[in-house]
Amino acid sequence: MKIALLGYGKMGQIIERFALERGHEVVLKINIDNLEDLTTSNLKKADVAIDFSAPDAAINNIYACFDANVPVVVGTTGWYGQLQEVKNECLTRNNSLLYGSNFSIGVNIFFHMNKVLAKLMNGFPAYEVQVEEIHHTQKLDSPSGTAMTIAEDIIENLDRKNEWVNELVGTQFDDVLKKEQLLIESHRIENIPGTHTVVYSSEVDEIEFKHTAHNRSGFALGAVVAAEWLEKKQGFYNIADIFNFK
Ligand SMILES: NC(=O)C1=CN([C@@H]2O[C@H](COP(=O)(O)OP(=O)(O)OC[C@H]3O[C@@H](n4cnc5c(N)ncnc54)[C@H](OP(=O)(O)O)[C@@H]3O)[C@@H](O)[C@H]2O)C=CC1
Ligand SMILES: O=C(O)C1=N[C@H](C(=O)O)C[C@H](O)C1
Repeated sequence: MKIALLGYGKMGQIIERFALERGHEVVLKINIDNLEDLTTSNLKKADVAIDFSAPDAAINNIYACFDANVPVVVGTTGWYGQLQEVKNECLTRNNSLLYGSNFSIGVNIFFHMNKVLAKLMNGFPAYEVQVEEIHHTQKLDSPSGTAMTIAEDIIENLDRKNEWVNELVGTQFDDVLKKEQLLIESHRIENIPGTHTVVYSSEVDEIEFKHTAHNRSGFALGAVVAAEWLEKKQGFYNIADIFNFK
């Protein structure tokens, strides 16, 4: 498979390593300093594109792939406010896109179990729930895309919560939480690849459900596997469509 890498930073470089190991070829690498190479004719040389760029770059990169009719896997987070618009465009134009806030197997197992746990906790109203995420200090978006997925899955399954709010620890936070609001607490600490915890806490005890990424390899391998899965498909997909846990 010929791959275009849109974004060649921390993730793009590890994705390249896994892609080569799995017998693929990287035919295009786009970064901030060669954006002029992001042309339809260059993209058409690829069977699939993988975008791990920046929140304010993802939409433009996605539409460039649609123009070239190249399937695109999007790992970049921080653009989900425009998800519906991108989905409509993808389906209207018969393009292919797969996105995911987290491509690691471990986190996708975590996503599934988080929904099961949230449903169970409907029967235990004494527990308050909170989501915490910790990432490296270069991270541009807050909360993390993964924390947003976790929070939205809790809201869908736990009747006593109906919206999330985010506190980036170390910045001003004056909100008084309403009982139906779910707090996502974001921490930025040097060199942390990504840690997510759901905490259910009562007066008498606490349940912690936690995923810790030891490095970025799980995200990168997952992105290459997602590209292999998407290559010959048409439509708008989420990483959950690959795992399809019941
Ligand atoms: N879904 C998942 O599993 C995961 C998602 N991510 C997400 O992936 C994204 C990238 O993460 P990461 O690699 O750590 O970030 P980096 O900052 O290390 O890399 C991003 C790269 O994209 C480049 N870039 C900036 N603008 C553009 C553009 N318009 N077109 C192409 N490239 C561009 C940057 O260039 P320059 O350095 O010159 O600014 C940089 O090299 C983030 O949104 C992050 O949240 C990360 C890990 C896992
Ligand atoms: O920016 C990162 O590094 C990561 N971003 C993703 C997110 O926002 O959830 C996934 C992972 O946690 C690493």
